[in-house]
Amino acid sequence: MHRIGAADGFWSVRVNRDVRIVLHKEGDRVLLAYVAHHDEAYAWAERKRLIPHERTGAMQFVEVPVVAGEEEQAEPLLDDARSELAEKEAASPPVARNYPFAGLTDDQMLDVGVPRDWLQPVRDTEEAEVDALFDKLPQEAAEALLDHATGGRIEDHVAEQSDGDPYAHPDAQRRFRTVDNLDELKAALDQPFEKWAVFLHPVQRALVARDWSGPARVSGSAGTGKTIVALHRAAHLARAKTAKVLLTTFSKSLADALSAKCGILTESTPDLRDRITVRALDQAAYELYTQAFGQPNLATSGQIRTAITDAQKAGLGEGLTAEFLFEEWEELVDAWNVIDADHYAEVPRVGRRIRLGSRQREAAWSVFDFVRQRLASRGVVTWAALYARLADFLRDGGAFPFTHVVVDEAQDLSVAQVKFLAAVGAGREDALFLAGDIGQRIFHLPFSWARLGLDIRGRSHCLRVNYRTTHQIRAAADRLLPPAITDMDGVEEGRRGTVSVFDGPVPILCLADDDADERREVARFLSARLEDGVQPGEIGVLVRAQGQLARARAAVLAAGLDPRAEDGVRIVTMHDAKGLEFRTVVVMACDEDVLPDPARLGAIGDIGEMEAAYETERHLLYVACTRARDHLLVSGVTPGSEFLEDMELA
Ligand SMILES: Nc1ncnc2c1ncn2[C@@H]1O[C@H](COP(=O)(O)OP(=O)(O)OP(=O)(O)O)[C@@H](O)[C@H]1O
Repeated sequence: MHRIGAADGFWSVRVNRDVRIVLHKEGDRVLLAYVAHHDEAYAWAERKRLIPHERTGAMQFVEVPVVAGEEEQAEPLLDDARSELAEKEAASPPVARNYPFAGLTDDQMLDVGVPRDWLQPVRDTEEAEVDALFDKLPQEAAEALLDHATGGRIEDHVAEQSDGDPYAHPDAQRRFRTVDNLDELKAALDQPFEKWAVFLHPVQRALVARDWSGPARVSGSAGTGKTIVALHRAAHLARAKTAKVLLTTFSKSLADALSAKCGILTESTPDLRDRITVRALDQAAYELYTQAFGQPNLATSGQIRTAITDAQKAGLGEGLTAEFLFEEWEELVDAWNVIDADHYAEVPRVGRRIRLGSRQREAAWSVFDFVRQRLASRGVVTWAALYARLADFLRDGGAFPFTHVVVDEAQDLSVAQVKFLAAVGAGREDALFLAGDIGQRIFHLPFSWARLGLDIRGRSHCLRVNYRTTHQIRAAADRLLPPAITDMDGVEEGRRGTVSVFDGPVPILCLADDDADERREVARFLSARLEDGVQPGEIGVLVRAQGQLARARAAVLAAGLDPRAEDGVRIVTMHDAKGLEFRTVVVMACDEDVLPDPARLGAIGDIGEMEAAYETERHLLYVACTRARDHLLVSGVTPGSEFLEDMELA
């Protein structure tokens, strides 16, 4: 161990010829502060101090700012050169400079954790230098300043002030973990890297640990850590010995991914893991139904379509298309469990703005009645009917095997699922916690949760720090959506003010002359990323639908990779990309006649519904682009999807 020159309290520990660990020692407290190659480790420590912030009380590494003139001393300019430069500067026309923080007071900055030494350097920072500034400041201060610079309110970021243990402050907990004894240290070192990789943001931590007075929802745009919060929430709830937590989401593949992450999070606490059940919601409901009523015989959509055509053949539903009737059944009649003609006349037609006249309604209802009778005579139930029966069962006091339910990707829950969850949460304050982003709703038309009895109003919180995606990719993807989206219950999810924690290259748009040209361009892009050191398994190529998968495979092949390799490039549809993340993403085949999907829009005869479908297609592109961490290429054949223009890509 060597004391590091002028740096107060820092020591260097030699690992091998090249690598050094930087420790900070103070009394009997030892802090493992940094690991790097020799010179970099020394340079890091020489400019750092470890001190609690004077106002917030959070322990911080504070970089010593470069004082004016210091840089010049390092590379002194000759007097002649200096005066020449001064002359040139005087001759050139003045450039309007923008100092985004010039108007901030000391108090405003101290409140959000800006170290005192940095108050003036922050004010003196020009807009173009802002990114470099953030690398030097503690994260809480950088986030607050960035929000201010992009139109947000710095007051929204005022940090907790505490004079207790500076390492216990929520902002300090983003970067430090206190270990009290050797056993704990050993246990921590045995943890996989992924577990170390997540230190919760204070806002995330507060959401995880809070006692709620009813169903609660955490929202936030893609990559803001909603899944992480859901996972930690499940683990937090499972600490109680009597808890039985259902951690769930809408699809089997997402549930499998959650299960793997939950395994990592609870690896050292197997008793917590035992108290958490991870299941797709359909599967959990199926099991519950089987227990309560015996195994259900589920109707397929083929059976429904056949019943509709048979009804039409029997002369019912005059003037209405089979496609309209099927969608009406799926989105409305079955979803809302409409059982008679009166109920049908009253049910809210959100997203389906075709106003049916009374004769048309009667004609439609005769078909649905036919379908219902057919299903009943065959002893089959639809998913919606299964959920509805379970909801009634719970409302009537039926036993539910879980004390808490945590739902991820809640924006894609169906009407029937929400109704069921409302019954789960009814009368039990802390039973339901949901995570989701309505900007990523891709499977259903919007509807009101409150109307179904699931009321999260006043208990909805939005995360605003993006950990997945670079500023550049996030900003481009955000342009696809409005700055705020309000759900059907009037709860607004603001997307403005979200900040990314790192930078990267601007995303690229490639509009090719034809398929072959696109393939070549995508292959070239992929080859360049591979040369940069990106592994094939870190790349995702995403397309709108099954029909474009072949184009994606061909491009991957052209880049010299095996499109079918198990641990190779993932080639999936945008729908299947939900919940995934990759270092490099290519969103391919964004052609004019692919996105929005003309087959989907063609089946719609009504303006209102068309708008909702357009919105969903937009969401798909947003979901696809926000799977990228570092690099994004969006490609298609010219003129390209109409949505691409909104992204304003180069
Ligand atoms: N506090 C944090 N510190 C560091 N990394 C974090 C933190 N919270 C989340 N992450 C990381 O950010 C990435 C995105 O997190 P997560 O998948 O939970 O976001 P999400 O909001 O659910 O995204 P999406 O809406 O796209 O599904 C993950 O790699 C996760 O590990």
